[in-house]
Amino acid sequence: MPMLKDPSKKYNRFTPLNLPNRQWPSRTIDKPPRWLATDLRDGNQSLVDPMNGEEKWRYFKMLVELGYKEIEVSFPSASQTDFDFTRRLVETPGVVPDDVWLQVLAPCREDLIRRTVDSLKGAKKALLHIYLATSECFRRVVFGFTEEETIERAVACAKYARSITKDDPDQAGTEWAFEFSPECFSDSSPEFVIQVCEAVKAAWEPTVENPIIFNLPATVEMATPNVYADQIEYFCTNISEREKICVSLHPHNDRGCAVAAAELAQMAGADRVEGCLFGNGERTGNVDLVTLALNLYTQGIHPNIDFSDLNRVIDTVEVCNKIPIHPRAPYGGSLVVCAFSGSHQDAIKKGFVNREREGKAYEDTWQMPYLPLDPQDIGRTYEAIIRVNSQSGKGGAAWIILRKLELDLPRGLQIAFSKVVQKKADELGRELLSAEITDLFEQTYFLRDHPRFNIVDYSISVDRSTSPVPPEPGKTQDTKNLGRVFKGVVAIDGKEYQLEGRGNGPISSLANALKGVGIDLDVADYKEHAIGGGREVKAATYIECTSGSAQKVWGIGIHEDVVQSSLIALLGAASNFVLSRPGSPILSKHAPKRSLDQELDINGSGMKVPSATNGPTKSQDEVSETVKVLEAKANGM
Ligand SMILES: CC(=O)SCCNC(=O)CCNC(=O)[C@H](O)C(C)(C)COP(=O)(O)OP(=O)(O)OC[C@H]1O[C@@H](n2cnc3c(N)ncnc32)[C@H](O)[C@@H]1OP(=O)(O)O
Ligand SMILES: CC(C)C(=O)C(=O)O
Ligand SMILES: [Mg+2]
Repeated sequence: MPMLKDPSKKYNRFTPLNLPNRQWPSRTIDKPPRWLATDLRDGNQSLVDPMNGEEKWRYFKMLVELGYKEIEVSFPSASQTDFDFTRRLVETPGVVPDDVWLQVLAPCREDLIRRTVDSLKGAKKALLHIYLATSECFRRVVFGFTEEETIERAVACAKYARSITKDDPDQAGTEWAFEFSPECFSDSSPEFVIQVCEAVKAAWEPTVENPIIFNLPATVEMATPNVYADQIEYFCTNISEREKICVSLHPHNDRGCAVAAAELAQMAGADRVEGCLFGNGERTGNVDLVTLALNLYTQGIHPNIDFSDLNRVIDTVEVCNKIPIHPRAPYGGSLVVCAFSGSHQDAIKKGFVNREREGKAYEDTWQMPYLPLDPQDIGRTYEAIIRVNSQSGKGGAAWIILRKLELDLPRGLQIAFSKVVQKKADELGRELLSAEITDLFEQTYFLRDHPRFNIVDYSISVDRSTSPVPPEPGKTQDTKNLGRVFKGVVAIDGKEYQLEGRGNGPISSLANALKGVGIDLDVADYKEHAIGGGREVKAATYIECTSGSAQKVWGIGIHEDVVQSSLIALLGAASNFVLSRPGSPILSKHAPKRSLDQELDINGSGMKVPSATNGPTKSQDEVSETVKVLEAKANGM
């Protein structure tokens, strides 16, 4: 096994800034920054296969639709593709809205700046961005520059840029803005960065109306985010003419803290953030603009970017970048608004039920266990939230049944059905799709397949024999408290039988009718609710029955008529009662359905045999009794 080597000599610790009077820790973010989307430049330069013109075109249009007003569209001196794409944007009427700035990047080299400016000729709003590294490492290793030489180069390029843009009469039709990035800002001496930026500012001569942008990149993220915030606060408080400056952030994500760095640095005084959607960009990426925007949104601050159809954004980003969005990416990942685990599902389900009970509307305060954002706000459906596998409890499957079938299962039925779901998920060793769960439910409770016991025809009448006193002559009898008589035809495994029973109400009279044929069930739990509304309204009835053996079974009835729905539920319970005995082909959709006689004829000999381990079960006895009674009736005995 290789051992991780001692890093103490090889790697230097970052040096935190001594900023005893720092203000940012007690500030909050209360407005969105100016956003700059650099997907088409920093994002694009990091791709295995950079975008072609068509892909850039599609991406650009999406950024505009989302609401970005500053878009870094290219590095025009790098390739003909980038140059041509920039020209196409400038030359195609209507594609760049009047309030959108086209930003382009060039290094501090006059020939490349010239080409870059040429690419934007005729643009309405053009933002020229140049960069030069200020860190000791880059000056020494890459350029061989002293500090003075760095300042000289930066100033020369700013002056040159000025001469061919805002000072050039030929460019009068274009509103020019200017951005300078001291590359590797976060690894540079803060005092030196101020020196360079003061010199560049003097060369460009910004105004309050048209400020210069100083973009302060963590080109490589090398320290904790608080250090970046300190560096930004230092810059903001030490640069002169702050009102003529827009302080911009450009965090990379090498240590995985780019979002935190961007947020703390806004608290430290920055005005603008550069990044890419879903954090694409060099190495571990630029700061993720989706996360930053939706972090604001979940604090009640509109980011001025519209992510209400995030799936569409994901589609475009994935196609153009040719990189999938990670399933756990904040907000956008396919799994981030899903809960598989039982206790999470339970809490979310309760959260939604509470919300409904309290009559909360879509726009009312959001407070939901485990869900910081209402999935609907980014175009996700509630169905996607709860997904069921072997880690799930009763709440998950119940939620899916509620959303898909509008059935609000009683707690006992949730527990019973959850066992069925658990077994199936364990058997398959994978997630059950919501369609599979509803199928399983419909099979288990005979909502699509016919139950063993089926009502064909029936009447419920008042049982006048239960009246303690006969009605007074000439007066109508109050039948409210009298018993009921069930008379009807019940098909058992397709064969029709006449049944009759008496009881306190329709359910108990049918239960007694069933008792007459050997099915002895007591109703232990009953719940009903309406499904739908208006003329389409139906009743859903849930009945839990016990038998003398304490075996519990559920039946469900759905019908326009509430009485019939409860009778169907009771017969469903009777069917499950028969099926639930050991050895029955319970829940197996494709298993051949056996007749009641076959239920008894387990060994095919025509003789009832006791179960090998438990002896004869109550249900076997009762089925036996049922068949005896039915056969006697059929034989006219
Ligand atoms: C942190 C960032 O994201 S910075 C942006 C990086 N993006 C890109 O580089 C994408 C586009 N780049 C390119 O197409 C090319 O690198 C070009 C056109 C800029 C330059 O190409 P080439 O002239 O062939 O140079 P090459 O790429 O080999 O090396 C870079 C050169 O630029 C120099 N350079 C690097 N940064 C800068 C800068 N900010 N200003 C001026 N020169 C710079 C290097 O020192 C090196 O110079 P050298 O050739 O004298 O040693
Ligand atoms: C060009 C600059 C702004 C850059 O991309 C970086 O430093 O990361
Ligand atoms: Mg960058």
